[in-house]
Amino acid sequence: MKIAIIGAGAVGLFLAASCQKAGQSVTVFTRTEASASVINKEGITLTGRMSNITPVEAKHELNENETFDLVIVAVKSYHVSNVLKQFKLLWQKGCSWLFVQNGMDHLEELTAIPSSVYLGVMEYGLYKHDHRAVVDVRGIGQLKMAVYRNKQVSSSNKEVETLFPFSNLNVVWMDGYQKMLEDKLVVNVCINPLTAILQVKNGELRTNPIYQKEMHAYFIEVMNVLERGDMEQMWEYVLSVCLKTAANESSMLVDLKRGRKLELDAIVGYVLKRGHEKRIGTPKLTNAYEQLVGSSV
Ligand SMILES: NC(=O)C1=CN([C@@H]2O[C@H](COP(=O)(O)OP(=O)(O)OC[C@H]3O[C@@H](n4cnc5c(N)ncnc54)[C@H](OP(=O)(O)O)[C@@H]3O)[C@@H](O)[C@H]2O)C=CC1
Ligand SMILES: CC(C)(CO)C(=O)C(=O)O
Repeated sequence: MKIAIIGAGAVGLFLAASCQKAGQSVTVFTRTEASASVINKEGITLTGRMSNITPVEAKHELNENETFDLVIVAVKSYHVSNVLKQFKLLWQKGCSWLFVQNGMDHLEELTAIPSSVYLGVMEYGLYKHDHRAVVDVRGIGQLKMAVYRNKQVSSSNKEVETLFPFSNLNVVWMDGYQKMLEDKLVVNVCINPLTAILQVKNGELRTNPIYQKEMHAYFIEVMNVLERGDMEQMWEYVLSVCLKTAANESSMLVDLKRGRKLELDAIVGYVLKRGHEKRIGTPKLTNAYEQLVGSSV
């Protein structure tokens, strides 16, 4: 199976190494020539909870005649729109697409793709070292997957599963994408902005009672806006992700430290917008948004 992975960040490199190790033919598309050359020279190194070096092909540009069975888009949500334009050549070639972004903002962009589209949520804690193709696997959770739109003859999950070479990851197929993404949104609203504001690892939100109380206040607001009743179950879920990714710095904290744009609109901004439409107050999240928006480039 030929797989294109767009984005050589923490998630893209991790998935590229995992697919290549599972015996697939992987090409990683990078934003710069320099990143492609590092991967071609050094391969992808996983450290921490997984440890291996995998040779993977990387390119900076798509060749007109190339085609793939599966295209995995592993860029930040605010880059999805650009990537879709840049890789439009692949739209009509019948490739299946998998998007693994946090947040809910990118969904509208996906309606234009004429072939099958799948969504994934990563509950792994992954940290990419700057300027190197090295990813520290700091937390192992699940990779949840769901069908967004299926153009295959059958949409049975069993058949769809065979499309994805992730036998070495903990993949769980979900019945619907909406709840899957919303559940992850709750997790990211609780973990990402607070770890960025406090500059702490995910695990500290669980072990420090003062931080946990603050996180619970964020949790109540997002659950109210999403009109979710499964409070106990979801709070357990949030705490379980804090535990599984305890040693990780959230992607928002990493971006903040590196002076990169934060995925603030896709995560907190989305909840503020829904809250505003429904006239449901979100004072804590509004305050978090305002604190962080100033630090976002
Ligand atoms: N890291 C984690 O632990 C987790 C992350 N996620 C989510 O996964 C998604 C990806 O996150 P993550 O891997 O951490 O992000 P990173 O910022 O580490 O990686 C994104 C990569 O995409 C590249 N990119 C941007 N635009 C293009 C383009 N047009 N063509 C090719 N490459 C491009 C960037 O290049 P450049 O660096 O050159 O700008 C960067 O290397 C996010 O939505 C995140 O929220 C979900 C769960 C866990
Ligand atoms: C799962 C978690 C919270 C891991 O840090 C994440 O999604 C992120 O950092 O964006």
